[in-house]
Amino acid sequence: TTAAVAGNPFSGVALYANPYYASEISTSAIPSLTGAMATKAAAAAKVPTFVWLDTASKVPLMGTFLGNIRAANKAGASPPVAGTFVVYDLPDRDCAALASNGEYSIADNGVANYKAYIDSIKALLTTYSDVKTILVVEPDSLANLVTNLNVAKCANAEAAYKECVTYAIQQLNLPNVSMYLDAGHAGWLGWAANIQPAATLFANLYTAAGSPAAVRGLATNVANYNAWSATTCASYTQGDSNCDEKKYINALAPLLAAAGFPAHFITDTSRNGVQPTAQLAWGDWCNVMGTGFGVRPTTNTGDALEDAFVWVKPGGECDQPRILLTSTAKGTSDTTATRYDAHCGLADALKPAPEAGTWFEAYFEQLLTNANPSF
Ligand SMILES: O=[N+]([O-])c1ccc(O[C@@H]2O[C@H](CO)[C@@H](O[C@@H]3O[C@H](CO)[C@@H](O[C@@H]4O[C@H](CO)[C@@H](O)[C@H](O)[C@H]4O)[C@H](O)[C@H]3O)[C@H](O)[C@H]2O)cc1
Ligand SMILES: [Mg+2]
Repeated sequence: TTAAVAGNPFSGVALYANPYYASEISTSAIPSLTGAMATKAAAAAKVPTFVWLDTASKVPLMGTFLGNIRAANKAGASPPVAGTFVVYDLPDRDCAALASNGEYSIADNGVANYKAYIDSIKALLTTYSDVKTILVVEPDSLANLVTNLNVAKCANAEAAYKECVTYAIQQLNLPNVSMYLDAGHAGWLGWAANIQPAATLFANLYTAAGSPAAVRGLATNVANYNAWSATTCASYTQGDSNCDEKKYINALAPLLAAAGFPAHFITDTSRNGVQPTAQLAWGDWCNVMGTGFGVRPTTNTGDALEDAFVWVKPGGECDQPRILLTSTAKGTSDTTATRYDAHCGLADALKPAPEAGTWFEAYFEQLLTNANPSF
């Protein structure tokens, strides 16, 4: 075990293994696997992954899990167990993607609905004030405000995103909570043209919100595939000296500090086990072929800025939020689907991909087969 590092919320805790993800594996994967693959799948089910609160209807599940964690800790779990969740329900969510993916829309009372969603999360975190909880806040949201204000949906969502994220970090600023704002990844905000605007956006939002003590820093590479530390920069990173997540956070941290945001970081390693990836372009983000599970969650990062490597994206879930939609949404590779996202039909995307909200078994098996370290 590593010595407790002051302020690192991952020090001295064990992370909760998400039963929702484990049940997906036991019901959707293991029955179709035998021998070594079945054994590997069972092992993957035990790896702690973040629980995505991608609809308000998932919030009660957070209560169940916080109750489980309290019980484990009262039964003497040592080190004590901490919960890990993703806050992910902005109105007009994922604004640069080709299909709207959230349940809330700005035009339809979305900001008020979002605030009620945050209030319901706050109520649980207050009830379970004895349970340490780590939150990733709104994947893709602020990153889209850095690079995609040219997309009408993002421009129209800018004020709402800032209001909602500010509300979230102020309301969830609780003594048992640590928050990491999503900061895209090296291939998104690491570019010379993007990194200072990104630092300015994050720092301004953080300080304007009153520099909430519970905001520990930023989360990177969520639902993406980048190396933490590449031996050589992959060809597809050409032009971006920050070609991996270690370079990205070490370039970003001083810019944030200079603007009043002393940030630490976590990085999603759930799907970065194979380097370089088979991406044909660095911007290809949907169900990329050839990827594998990466380094298991740990605080042994070798970098004082990096609190932990974590599995935020539960590998095997198709690349779009898990919400019930009347029509198929991005993630499906069915070009006839009413809301098909071209990124999921690219040559480097595994096809046929299922529709929104379903388990992608072939993808899970790909990750399992290519896992590095192997199961
Ligand atoms: O050399 N140059 O001169 C030069 C000039 C300009 C350049 O432009 C940069 O090019 C980058 C691509 O290389 C772009 O990065 C991509 O941006 C997309 C959103 O627009 C992201 O997509 C999201 O991905 C999420 C998961 O990560 C999904 O959950 C989410 O649904 C999905 O929407 C991609 O990851 C991310 O890789 C930058 O914006 C862009 O500024 C680059 C070089
Ligand atoms: Mg996404």
